[in-house]
Amino acid sequence: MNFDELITIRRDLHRIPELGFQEFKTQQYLLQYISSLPQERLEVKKWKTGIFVKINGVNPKQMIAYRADMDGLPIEEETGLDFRSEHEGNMHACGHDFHMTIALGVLTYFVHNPICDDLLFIFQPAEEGPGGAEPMLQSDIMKEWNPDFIFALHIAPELPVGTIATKPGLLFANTSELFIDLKGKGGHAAFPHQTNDMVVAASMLVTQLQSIVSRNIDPLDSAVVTIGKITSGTVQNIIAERARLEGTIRTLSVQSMKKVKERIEALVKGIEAGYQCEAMIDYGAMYYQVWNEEERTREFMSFVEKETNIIVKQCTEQMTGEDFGYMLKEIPGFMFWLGVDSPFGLHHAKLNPNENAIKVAVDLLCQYISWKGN
Ligand SMILES: CC(=O)N[C@@H](CCC[C@H](N)C(=O)O)C(=O)O
Repeated sequence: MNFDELITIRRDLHRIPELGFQEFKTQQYLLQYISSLPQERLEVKKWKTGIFVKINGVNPKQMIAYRADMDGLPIEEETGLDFRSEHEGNMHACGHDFHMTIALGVLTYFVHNPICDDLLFIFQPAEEGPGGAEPMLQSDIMKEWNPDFIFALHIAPELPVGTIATKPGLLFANTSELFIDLKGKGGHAAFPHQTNDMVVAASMLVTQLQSIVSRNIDPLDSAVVTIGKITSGTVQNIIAERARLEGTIRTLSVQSMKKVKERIEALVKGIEAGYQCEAMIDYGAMYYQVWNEEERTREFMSFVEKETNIIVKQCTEQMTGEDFGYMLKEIPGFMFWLGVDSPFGLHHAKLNPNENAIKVAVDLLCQYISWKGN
């Protein structure tokens, strides 16, 4: 497979971003490509909108798994690229088009150059939510194939092409989504005393939530409470009966997640009492931290340093979340950042990763897997 073909694939995938568990076109596209490869060593199984692809090794002693996530985000793309999203309101703004393309490039290489060990490629839906890794891990297919070792990458816009970064131990935070619905009493804007205004209650709650990290969490144990979306009201002269806050919680430790949630619940109770309203909290999808197994991570970092021209950096942990953490909880392995050099970061409408990073990643992974699996 040549690099131009991979670029075409990446652009095709970039045009059709789909949200979690709706990756129908994406799945179809991947299946079509995989069916064009020589089939002798391949076993392909669909799982919801995801796919498992096994390449049978020549003399297997273990199974090495590689995971790529598939879903896009509900963001209106603003890159102005020729191959920008054709799905209005959705965009591959977290690099999953890169992740899938790289997986296809590596898969293609090993179909033509089989190694001793079995390889398992996992195309996983719904990483951005509600989370595909945990149910995929519990699937009969995963239980049957039961890989011995697993790894994955994530694009890093802030790193130059030709650079990767990772670390042994904690890499990504524990996360929980957060949805809070408030219900008060609406009415005419001119008669506020006859209402319980949920715009005011929601605004107060957003402000109070900011005190959790600054006042309830040990400063040496980081946490984040972000409200990314507020919806409320209908027109400018009606007092809103309802408001909805949508956000996310991130913590480095499992204990702090519990603490943050206790504080949110206490503050929400206070808002209910103070603004005479009803509140409902829903924590949505929760992701377990990404914990890189120490030995394999160090071995990988030293392999990259000694055997390739790629610069490998030891990074610090980040407050990003990844449901790949569930896979790493059960199967030893690691995740690393791949430099893609974009001035706009992850989840930005102008994210435009440098496509040269695809070749860097495919070459690296082919080299590393050949070394591990022979
Ligand atoms: C790498 C990355 O950006 N991952 C997402 C995962 C989102 C998890 C969930 N939907 C949440 O918002 O908590 C991230 O936002 O870190």
